[in-house]
Amino acid sequence: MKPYKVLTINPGSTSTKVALFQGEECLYSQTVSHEAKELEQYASMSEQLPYRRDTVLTLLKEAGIRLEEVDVFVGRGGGLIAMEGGTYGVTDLMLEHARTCANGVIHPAALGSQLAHEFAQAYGAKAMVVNPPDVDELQDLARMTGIRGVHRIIHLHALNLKETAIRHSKNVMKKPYAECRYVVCHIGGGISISAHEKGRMIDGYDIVGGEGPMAPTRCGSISVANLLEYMKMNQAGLEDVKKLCTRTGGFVNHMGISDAIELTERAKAGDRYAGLLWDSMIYQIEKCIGAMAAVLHGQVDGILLGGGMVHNQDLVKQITDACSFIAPVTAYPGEFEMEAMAAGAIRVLEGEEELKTYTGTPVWDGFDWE
Ligand SMILES: Nc1ncnc2c1ncn2[C@@H]1O[C@H](COP(=O)(O)OP(=O)(O)OP(=O)(O)O)[C@@H](O)[C@H]1O
Ligand SMILES: CCCC(=O)O
Repeated sequence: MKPYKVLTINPGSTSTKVALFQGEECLYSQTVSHEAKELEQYASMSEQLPYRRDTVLTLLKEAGIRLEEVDVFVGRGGGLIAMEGGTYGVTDLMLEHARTCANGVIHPAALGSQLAHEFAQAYGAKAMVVNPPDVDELQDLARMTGIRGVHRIIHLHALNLKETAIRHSKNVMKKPYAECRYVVCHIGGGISISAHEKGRMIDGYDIVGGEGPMAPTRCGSISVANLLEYMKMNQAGLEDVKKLCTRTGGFVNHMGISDAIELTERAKAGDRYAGLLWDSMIYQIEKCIGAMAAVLHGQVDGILLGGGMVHNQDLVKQITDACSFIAPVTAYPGEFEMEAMAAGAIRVLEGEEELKTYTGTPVWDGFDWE
């Protein structure tokens, strides 16, 4: 079978990652860092597009990569209306929604589909996105809240969570993902905890909306009473609260840093505040894992840990000590996001999975009695 060439593009807040794959083999991988000042000059996310495209293009040309040979350009999607997991073709509707961040979440991931499209147009190839953060496969039980007409929504690291689950199923369980039940966690700058059953992510936390454990840059779940009191005492408005949920909460709020390495060094040097903050974040992760295990009625094949902080042995040990009564804990430090994008496209090219079409209508739109 022809080993397809796939170029993957992952735009982040401070960097753009690019990688070229031939089949599963990574031929080239590079991260371009962007100075905050460089990005600040753009009034909207979409205005960054030419700058990001040209930076990547220059880099690829310098590396002698022949883009004419690429079969598919894959971008990390974002800004989209809630959709099922899978690999999607980039369409005009998807581009329109990505440009306007139609789901209301302003995140550079929304540039992924636009970059993939521009490259695909220029080099006569296909453009796709794989498992964007907008994937919503919640079971109905997970959607209800105690306020009529207010439904739970979800945003998490779907790309890495699903790839971790797919790889663990293939390499460890020797069964398809669709036959396994997992609690899968991404423990990085943001922390996503999710329950997977029969190949679907049936519950998890809205980490853009302030749910789940605290994280290096995110406040995580706090009570409504705590929040109202905080807003009153600090004269904080809606924008301040939104920032606490994604940028200024967690370690940043307590210590002014988001780096777990520095936090744990401070703790080791005897800073009890830093030590308790670290342990409390891990404690909150463990509680969320327990909740997701209950969602799966305790029938869990594995607890899978991915993300940058999983490089930390103490974090893995604490979670293993607390949660291995549920199921074996396996650590996958770092992330498989670039590999996940390539693998998603290749599954489609090789006919293992169907290419999905983005409809732009939410995958779920209220209960039928509403
Ligand atoms: N070797 C390491 N040991 C301990 N912590 C680490 C190590 N490497 C990275 N981290 C921590 O992981 C966190 C970043 O994780 P990661 O790289 O997954 O985040 P990100 O890609 O910036 O954001 P996100 O994961 O939310 O997309 C930082 O707090 C960093 O200090
Ligand atoms: C929701 C996953 C992307 C992010 O918020 O970091």
